[in-house]
Amino acid sequence: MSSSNQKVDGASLGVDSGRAGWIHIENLTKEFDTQQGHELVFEDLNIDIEPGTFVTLLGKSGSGKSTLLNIISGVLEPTAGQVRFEVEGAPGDVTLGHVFQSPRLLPWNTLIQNIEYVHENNPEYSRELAEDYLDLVELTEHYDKYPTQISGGQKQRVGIARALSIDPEILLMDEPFSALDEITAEELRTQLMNIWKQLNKTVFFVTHDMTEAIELSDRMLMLGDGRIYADLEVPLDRPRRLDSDEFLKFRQKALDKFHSIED
Ligand SMILES: Nc1ncnc2c1ncn2[C@@H]1O[C@H](COP(=O)(O)OP(=O)(O)OP(=O)(O)O)[C@@H](O)[C@H]1O
Repeated sequence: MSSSNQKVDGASLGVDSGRAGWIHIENLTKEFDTQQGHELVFEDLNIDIEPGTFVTLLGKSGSGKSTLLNIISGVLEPTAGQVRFEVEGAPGDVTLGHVFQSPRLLPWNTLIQNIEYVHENNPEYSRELAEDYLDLVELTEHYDKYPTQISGGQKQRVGIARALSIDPEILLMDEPFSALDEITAEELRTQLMNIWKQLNKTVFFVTHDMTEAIELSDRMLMLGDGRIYADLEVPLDRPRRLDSDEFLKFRQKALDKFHSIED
């Protein structure tokens, strides 16, 4: 897979508004009621995420990353506080795109049909628009294949294309590359960076992989002990070389921070 894409850029994607969204997390608290009583996951989180930024959320297992993502996406209700969105540049409702760990493609549909499926209530949606998004993730040769005929990395690219095809101002990504082998995951990270540079999107990306977080993000949030205990800007130019001195030095600093709270 090459890392550049000449055929489609943000400006030529017919449905792409070029707008990004704010995420305002305000006084957010979540507790679950369990048989053992109330379990507090986090308390009074306050985070503002600027339009067009790439933010990663890190935390140890059980720290509440999925819970926070699920509240942002509206799947879970908070116990207190709220998440507000704002669209940059023009008023209107925000659209959220989701990329999951597993792309959840419909096996009886071709790749094009998997994109068209999410637009079935829009009579103006055309095959050409769906093709644009498969072109964006470099699946031009594979429009009419079925999910069983493509690799795991290609399936996840369809998942990304499908999420982008609804023209979201905010893209929520839940460990999207963690089930892939490292070489494929690295290809997809490079491709995601290229797409993110072409399209103006706010990305909120959950990962447990520090190297991935530093490679991709502008800002890293670390969740643990019921709070955001670290909020680090990544001070590295892009593209980032994982073996550069600056990268390795910053990684060590971030790892020290990551391990600075008790389990
Ligand atoms: N529906 C639920 N009912 C009760 N407790 C829950 C529920 N969902 C999550 N929890 C608890 O909330 C805490 C945070 O879970 P969450 O899945 O958000 O963590 P995580 O950081 O995403 O973990 P991982 O990295 O392992 O996926 C855990 O202690 C978990 O047991």
